[in-house]
Amino acid sequence: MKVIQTSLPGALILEPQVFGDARGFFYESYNEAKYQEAGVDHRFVQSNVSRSARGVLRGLHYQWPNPQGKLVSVLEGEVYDVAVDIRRGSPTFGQSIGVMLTADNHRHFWVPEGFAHGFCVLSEFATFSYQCTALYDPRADAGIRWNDAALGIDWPISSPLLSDKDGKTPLLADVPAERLPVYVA
Ligand SMILES: Cc1cn([C@H]2C[C@H](O)[C@@H](COP(=O)(O)OP(=O)(O)O[C@H]3O[C@@H](C)C(=O)[C@@H](O)[C@H]3O)O2)c(=O)[nH]c1=O
Repeated sequence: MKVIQTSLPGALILEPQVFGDARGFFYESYNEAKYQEAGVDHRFVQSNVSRSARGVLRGLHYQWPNPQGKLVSVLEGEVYDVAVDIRRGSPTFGQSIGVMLTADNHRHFWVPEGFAHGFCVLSEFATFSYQCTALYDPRADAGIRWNDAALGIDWPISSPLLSDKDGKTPLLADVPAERLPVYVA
């Protein structure tokens, strides 16, 4: 497995070894020992799958309290995936990274606890798979505006299809501090 550090300490891109043969391919989508060695030393308690059409954008989402670290990948299609550090007190607060995740590059992206996360779909459809370190808690479910100018995210689409919820999310600057995750050094 190749481990690629990003500009945001803690957020990682992981490329599994892919074994191809006449039948197709095989790869380990998660291996506890290898992920621990890479620095992702967490227990995953929930797995989710979503499928979306071209132009859909889901995000930017986070949970507070009960933050979720997310190990995300794409099983069908192509997405542009984004993680934003919204941990109050973090040296990289407000900074984001974007990663292309596709069914062909098999990349996994580790989005640490306390980051907001979202993606947009660039293929006809995309099937998105992720494991979480905390259970979904609808009372703690929260979001920030996908196109908040202060975040400077260079989304590859301009007029996405959003959920009603994602059409009403606040700018990061308008979220009261106590409703943002806390940075733990
Ligand atoms: C996220 C989630 C949703 N749901 C339900 C609530 C709702 O009725 C329906 C759809 O929920 P949402 O609109 O929040 O789904 P979605 O917009 O796909 O939310 C997801 O977006 C990506 C970007 C993430 O990072 C995820 O953590 C999650 O927030 O599914 C669950 O039952 N469990 C879950 O873990």
